[in-house]
Amino acid sequence: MGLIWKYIKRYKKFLLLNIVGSFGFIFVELGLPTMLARLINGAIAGIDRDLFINTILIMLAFTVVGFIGRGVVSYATSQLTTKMVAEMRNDMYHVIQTFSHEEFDRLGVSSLVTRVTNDAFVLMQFSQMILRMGLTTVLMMFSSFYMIFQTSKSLSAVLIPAFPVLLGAVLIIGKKSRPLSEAQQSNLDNINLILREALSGLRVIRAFVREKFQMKRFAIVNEAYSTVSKKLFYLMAWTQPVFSHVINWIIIGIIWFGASQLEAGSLQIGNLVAYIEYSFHALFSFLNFAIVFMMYPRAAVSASRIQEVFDTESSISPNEDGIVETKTHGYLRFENVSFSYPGNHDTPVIDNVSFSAEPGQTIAFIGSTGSGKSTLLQLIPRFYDTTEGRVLIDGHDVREYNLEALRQKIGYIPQKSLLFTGTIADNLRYGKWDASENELIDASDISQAKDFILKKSERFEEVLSEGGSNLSGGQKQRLSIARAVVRKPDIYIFDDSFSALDYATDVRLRSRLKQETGQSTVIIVAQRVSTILHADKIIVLDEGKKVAEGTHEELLRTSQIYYDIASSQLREEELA
Ligand SMILES: Nc1ncnc2c1ncn2[C@@H]1O[C@H](COP(=O)(O)OP(=O)(O)OP(=O)(O)O)[C@@H](O)[C@H]1O
Repeated sequence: MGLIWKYIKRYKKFLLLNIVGSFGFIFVELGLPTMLARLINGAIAGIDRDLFINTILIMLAFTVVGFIGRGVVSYATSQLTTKMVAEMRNDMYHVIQTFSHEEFDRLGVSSLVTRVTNDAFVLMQFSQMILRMGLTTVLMMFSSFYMIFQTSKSLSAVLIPAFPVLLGAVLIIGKKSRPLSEAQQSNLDNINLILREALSGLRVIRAFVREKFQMKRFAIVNEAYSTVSKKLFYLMAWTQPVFSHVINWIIIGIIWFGASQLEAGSLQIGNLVAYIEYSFHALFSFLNFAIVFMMYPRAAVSASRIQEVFDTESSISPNEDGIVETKTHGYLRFENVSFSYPGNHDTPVIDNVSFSAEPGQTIAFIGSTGSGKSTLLQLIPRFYDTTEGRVLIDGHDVREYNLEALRQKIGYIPQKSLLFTGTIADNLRYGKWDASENELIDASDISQAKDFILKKSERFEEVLSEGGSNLSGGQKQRLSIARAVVRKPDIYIFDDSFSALDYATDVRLRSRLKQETGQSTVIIVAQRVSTILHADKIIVLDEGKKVAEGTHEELLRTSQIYYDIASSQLREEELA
């Protein structure tokens, strides 16, 4: 619960308000029975009119103070818990943003979503319970015990033995509910995972008529969640009636023994009434304490899942004090680079690759699918770090750079175009947040996106739906190219980013890009040989190894793999 306390203590003002309100409330709740006893023993029994009116007035004042105390507790609690969870979510978002792909692979995107949404919500509910009931409950319990002993020690012999029994029951329930809570949260992760997959892959599911299969997958994880939840809720649901039942038995016992003491004249009727009130308070405070205690394992599970996010250090350090400025711009070198994905150290995906590129040059990578082309590109902006060897930009190892400054040098166009909810202009400004309208027009003109943007009714202010789903594949690709162009980076990385374009657009776009990227370094991965034909250098990858390097003409003569790829795509005369 250190996590909750860490956040709660940031709001000392509201915490103090909560404590003051709780004290006020307790004072009133226990003051009222005392006044009641005075009323019954003195005012009603002795028909003392003045005492009667005074006591009634004091009781009214107590009621008002109690009402204000409750109000203050509720206000402070709502303020504190909502602010605390909002801040916790922001902090988690901030930490998650620093994760490298390795941490995303390990924790899982769906699980991260559940942690930020549901787990944080569980902590908010639990903190509300603690702040609303926790303090008042403990204060009430101790104060009630004090009043109980003050009023009648002999009657307490009936009450006290019940507490160890109740406490034992609470501990057993708490122990049983922890594994159920853990299973419940991990089943919720699974629901999220299946749902995300099903919704994002809706078209494929429909095209292959796999709705029933997906429905079954969903039903299985949903059933697993509800089975565990049922067990947990049964456990919780039985607690309250059983406790209330035990409490009623105790009260009946108190009345039984109290009546005989009344008869013997050793107890006054008003004191017996107050005693029963105090006992109710003590027992129900204990019941509330039990409820908070039983919620604890669930909250502890959520807290540990959130804490795991905070404790996860990104394997890619942001290196805030790293290099920001360089003398040159766009020099790229791979020195004996090898890379294996985390957990797969025996099988390098990139195996001892070296090459260099200079400003103004276009370097292209080609190779069969799975040969490691995209992986190699991801080492440049440090989505992953090399396992062996170095990647150098402008003479410095990429790990020496301030991560933000390093990525500012790069315009990355991913294989799968990714756009965000918002306008076209918003999306382009991901490349350069303060880009002027003219810069956006220029970039979209170069990337051959201007024409279709201008045909939209709102032009650059046209709103894109989630993932840009209201655009065609080629339009999305052109926008993601424009987003990189607007940045005017030192190094462009095109990861098979022309695949969705028709031949004519591809040619126009590359010719405009050639003018634009004049002094930048361009790294291209392409499946189409025609896209990389004029590259200054083409590197052929095979199973992560560099097997050939040269111009198109040179490779046609020296590399069988390249010749095979080229001959499957080009006409005879182009191969000559
Ligand atoms: N996140 C990952 N974790 C583990 N292995 C991965 C991961 N991403 C890719 N791989 C593996 O690395 C190898 C190279 O993949 P990569 O995507 O770099 O190939 P590629 O040459 O770009 O292929 P394509 O032309 O099909 O895009 C493949 O065997 C792939 O299964």
